[in-house]
Amino acid sequence: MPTMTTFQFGKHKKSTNHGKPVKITVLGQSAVGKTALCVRFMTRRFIGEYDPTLETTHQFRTFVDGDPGPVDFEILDTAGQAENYLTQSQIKWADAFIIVYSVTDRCSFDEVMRLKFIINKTKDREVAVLIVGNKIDLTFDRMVSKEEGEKLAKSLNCSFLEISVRESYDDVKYAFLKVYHDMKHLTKRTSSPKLFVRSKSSAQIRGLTPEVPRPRERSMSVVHQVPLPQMDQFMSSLNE
Ligand SMILES: Nc1nc2c(ncn2[C@@H]2O[C@H](COP(=O)(O)OP(=O)(O)OP(=O)(O)O)[C@@H](O)[C@H]2O)c(=O)[nH]1
Repeated sequence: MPTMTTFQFGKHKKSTNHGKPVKITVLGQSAVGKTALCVRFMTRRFIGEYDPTLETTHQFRTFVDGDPGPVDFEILDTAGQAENYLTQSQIKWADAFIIVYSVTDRCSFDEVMRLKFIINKTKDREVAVLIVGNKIDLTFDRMVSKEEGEKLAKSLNCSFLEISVRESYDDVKYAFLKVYHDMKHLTKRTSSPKLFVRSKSSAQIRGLTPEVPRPRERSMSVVHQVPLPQMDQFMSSLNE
């Protein structure tokens, strides 16, 4: 049974997005930390154990530096278990996506590519997708390197971060703000043909959004504007 939670802080009655919340679907295999990520963003707390999620929508209002008022988010925490798996409506619903894998679980990393292809097939326009490699605090259990994560994200035309939901609230907040800014940037770009003329460097894009605090020791790539490779081309490039 889908559930809904609401966290609204502050005395501001109106949000910057005028009652049209930013809808983010969080995807990824079971136990990669999707619920931990959502709960950490909304409550700042890391809570160790959760029941496996069926599907939960969180409504959350927070301030984003640079925006005049608070921003309303709606975050869909999806079920990672195969039997409850992804429906097209969960993808159609969203404005932007976070795909989570665990750096300690190669299967969850392999799943990222499949999820991105489902997003591409379902959405009829380019959308902001952030790939998050979680659990970097588990240094000795790491199975997926940062370079592999970066390479995959670049090939799939996505932004990328490695984080530890357990260790850092700042990283978690940054992830949500990053996907929010990517989404705003894409919307601006698609409604302003001039911006297609030259793609911007990551430094320039960061310059456009200097408000997002950028914790140290983090890798990030911006949304790339190259066409998405076909699956077979992509697979062979990974083996190079
Ligand atoms: N060490 C470590 N453990 C984490 C981290 N993030 C989440 N976990 C743990 O990973 C386990 C799974 O976290 P969940 O948030 O329930 O994972 P999920 O992806 O929502 O799982 P489903 O609901 O089954 O789809 C829990 O035991 C968390 O405490 C992290 O950054 N570091």
